[in-house]
Amino acid sequence: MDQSLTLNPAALQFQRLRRVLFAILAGGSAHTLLCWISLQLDFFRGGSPLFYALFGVIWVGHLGFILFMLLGLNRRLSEPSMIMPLMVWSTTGILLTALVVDQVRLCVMMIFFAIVQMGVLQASFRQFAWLAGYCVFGYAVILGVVSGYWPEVVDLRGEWIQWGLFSAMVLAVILLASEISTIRSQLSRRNLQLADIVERIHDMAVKDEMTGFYRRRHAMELLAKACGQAARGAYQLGVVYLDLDHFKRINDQYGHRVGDLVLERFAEVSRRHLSGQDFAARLGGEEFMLVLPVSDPEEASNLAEGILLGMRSQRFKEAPGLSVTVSAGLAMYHREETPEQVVLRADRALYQAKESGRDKLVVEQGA
Ligand SMILES: Nc1nc2c(ncn2[C@@H]2O[C@H](COP(=O)(O)OP(=O)(O)OP(=O)(O)O)[C@@H](O)[C@H]2O)c(=O)[nH]1
Repeated sequence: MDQSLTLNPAALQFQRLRRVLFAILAGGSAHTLLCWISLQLDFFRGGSPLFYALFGVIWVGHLGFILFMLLGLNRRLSEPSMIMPLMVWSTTGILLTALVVDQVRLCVMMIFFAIVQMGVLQASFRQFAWLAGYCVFGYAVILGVVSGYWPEVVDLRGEWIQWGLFSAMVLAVILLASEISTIRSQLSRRNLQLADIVERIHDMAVKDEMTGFYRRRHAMELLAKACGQAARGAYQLGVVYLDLDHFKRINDQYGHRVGDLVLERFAEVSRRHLSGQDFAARLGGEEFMLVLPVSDPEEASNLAEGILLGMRSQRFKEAPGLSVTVSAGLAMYHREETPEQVVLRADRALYQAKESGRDKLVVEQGA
């Protein structure tokens, strides 16, 4: 799975930094070592002064990339992995040294394949093609410069044959790299689709389709967590049990379709009153539960009253004469009770609301 889909931003940044560090330390060191050996063998035209000046510049550039990432400045870029600038910079580094190591020029240019491998999981075909063109063209320019300024040190025919072979290998490697890159993009797309499907399946498992509220089982799990928080003193917890009044009569009189519309409208009205950590659940046909982390019982009863009031004023164009009321029972969670017990107390309060004429909220007093 494309890890950028699953990692948090800090972990993703750490992973990018690790990749760049590895590429620079491994690739940069191999390049430096190869040229240092050339220097020892007297293959490095310009000798030690040029070697130290050139690698000083190259390593300042490398460390600049690392510092840029350590400071997190790459996050502001459209491509935070900075793979293309890094590959262009590294290619420039080998082109510069290829200018001064006549006997091992091809060896130095071969480092380009390690550079390409660095971007194989990230760069596109267009980027690879651009980089390959830059490298092959740069190599040709170097041969032109060397044969112009130091004709005595080059076997021109041999150098161009090597250049031709190198170019053919670059073409093959670039095609392969872009193929891998295409497969990676397809995998990323599939993973996105898969993540979307998993999310939808999860939603279907825990949420009621009609109202979008949680189903009973998941709601009870969330309630248990909320009770734990309330027991630790994070907040007071109000549990409201609600039931639409005479819902059977609505179905009988206006039909099930209107009954469904009433349920949807109830969800809509409730949602307007819920905020923050509040959540709602559909426990059964026309039975609902609200779980309300609040600072005092009054806040919970005001919220429930608001929903009752909101439902009372609803009108339905599909059933012009219809007026819907809701009964509710509120119980505040006590530290020593279980989630089931507080729900039971809210249910008892609801029963009292029904018994005493409906369309009202009854607040359950005491445990
Ligand atoms: N339209 C519709 N009706 C449903 C749905 N789920 C349950 N019902 C109906 O809801 C009605 C519930 O009726 P009762 O439990 O008798 O309650 P009531 O008529 O609301 O009476 P009180 O609760 O005492 O006010 C039943 O007729 C169920 O068929 C649903 O998803 N859509």
